[in-house]
Amino acid sequence: MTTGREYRKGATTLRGTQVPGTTTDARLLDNAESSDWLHTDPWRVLRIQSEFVEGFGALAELGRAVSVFGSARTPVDSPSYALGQEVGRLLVEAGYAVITGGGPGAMEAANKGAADAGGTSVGLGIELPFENGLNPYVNLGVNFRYFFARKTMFVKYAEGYVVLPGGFGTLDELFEAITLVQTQKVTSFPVVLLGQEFWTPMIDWLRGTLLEHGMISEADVQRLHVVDSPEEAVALIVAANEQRRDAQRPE
Ligand SMILES: C/C(=C\CNc1ncnc2c1ncn2[C@@H]1O[C@H](COP(=O)(O)O)[C@@H](O)[C@H]1O)CO
Repeated sequence: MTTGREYRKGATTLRGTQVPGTTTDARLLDNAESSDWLHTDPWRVLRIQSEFVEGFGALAELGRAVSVFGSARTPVDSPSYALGQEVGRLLVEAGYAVITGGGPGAMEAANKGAADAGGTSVGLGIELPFENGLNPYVNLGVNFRYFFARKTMFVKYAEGYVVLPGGFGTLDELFEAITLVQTQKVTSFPVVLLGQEFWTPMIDWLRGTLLEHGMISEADVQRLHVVDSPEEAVALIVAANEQRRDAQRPE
C-alpha cells in the first residue's frame, strides 16, 4: 500500500514517490523550463482536439454526403478511374456531396466526377511522408495530421460508403465502417462495393473462412452490397437512405 501525501493532477492521483516536487502552475510560470513539453502527448492532445474542431467546423453545413474510397494508385486511364468519376457525378446528381481522402487515383476520380457535375467535392487530406497534396478537383478541402480524426469525418458526415477497388488504406476504411455498423455505432449505413470481379473473392473469403469459423454472422456479410455499375451503387444508397428517412418519419 502506498501511504503519505496524495497529489491530484487533473484526473490523475499521485501518491508516494510519484508526487512531484513542484505544482503544474509553478512549472507553467517558470520560463526557465525547457520547451520539450511541446513534443509531449498532453500537448499533442490539443493538436488532435484542434483537428476535430476544424473538421467539424468545415463540414457542419455540408448537407447530405457520401464517402467514396479507393486506391491512391488507380491510373487515370483505368476502368476503376472511370467508375470513380461516374459514381462522383451520379452522387451529385442524386443530391449528395462527395467526400474522399483528397488524394490521387480513385479519390481524384470521384472528386473529378463530383466537381465537373457542379457539386460539392470534399477532400479530407492526410499528412503522409510521400504527400502529394489535395487533388485539383477538391473544392472543399480539410487537411489532417491524424488518421483517426480524419476517419471520424468520413463517417460522421456521410450517409453511406461507396468503395472502389483499393489496397490496405481502402480495406482499413471499409472494415472500420462495417465494424461500426456491426456494433451499431452507426445505423442504416449502406456500404456498397463497386466492382464485382475485384470484391467477390473477398466476400467468398468472408463467407468461407470468417463465417465458417463463427467469427461473423451471415447478416454481417449481407451488409456489404457488391455491385458492378455506378448506377446500381447510387440507386442502392438512395434507396437505403429513403428507407431510413421513412422509418424515422413520425406516424
Ligand atoms: C500512394 C500515393 C499517395 C497517397 N496519398 C493519399 N492521399 C490521401 N489519402 C490516402 C492516400 N493514400 C491512402 N489514402 C487513404 O487510404 C485509401 C487508399 O489507400 P490504398 O492503400 O491506396 O487503397 C484512400 O481512400 C484514402 O483515404 C501515391 O501514389
